[in-house]
Amino acid sequence: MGVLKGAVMVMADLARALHAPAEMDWMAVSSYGSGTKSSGVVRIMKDLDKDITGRDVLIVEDIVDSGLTLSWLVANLGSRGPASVEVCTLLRKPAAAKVEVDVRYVGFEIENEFVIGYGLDYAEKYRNLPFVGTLAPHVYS
Ligand SMILES: O=P(O)(O)OC[C@H]1O[C@H](OP(=O)(O)OP(=O)(O)O)[C@H](O)[C@@H]1O
Ligand code: HPA
Repeated sequence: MGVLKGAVMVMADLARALHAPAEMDWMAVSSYGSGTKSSGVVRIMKDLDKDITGRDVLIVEDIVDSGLTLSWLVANLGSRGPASVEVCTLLRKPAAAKVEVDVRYVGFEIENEFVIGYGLDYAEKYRNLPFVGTLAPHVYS
């Protein structure tokens, strides 16, 4: 299951490398709006189309930052009666964690900086960059 929009690239890469039988579904949740800090309030913009009762669910995320989105999501999906819920993420910021969440598969652990590109946005910009980078600070002199 992918969490739009940031996870689109990760999901596409994963799908190409995955040879076990799997079904994919998409859920869009948002807690960042146009800023660089989680509001802490997670909104479902699009729910799953499929019933996950009795299914083994793998949540595919682009980034785990404060962990607030994921901890909410794991609880939300867990309440729907799946056989299991595991998480995989391309990026994780251990120093930014506000809540601890079990993440089974982590691509890269990164510094506590706001990153963009490869599906990740700042105010909906930069998702199309073919790499992950940091926002350059403005320098006033
Ligand atoms: O660990 P957290 O601090 O909760 O942050 C992680 C979440 O933030 C991003 O989503 P965002 O709300 O920016 O929505 P987006 O996918 O539309 O970019 C990202 O895709 C994760 O779902
Ligand atoms: O560092 C980040 N970049 C983009 N989106 C995000 N959502 C949580 N953390 C980030």
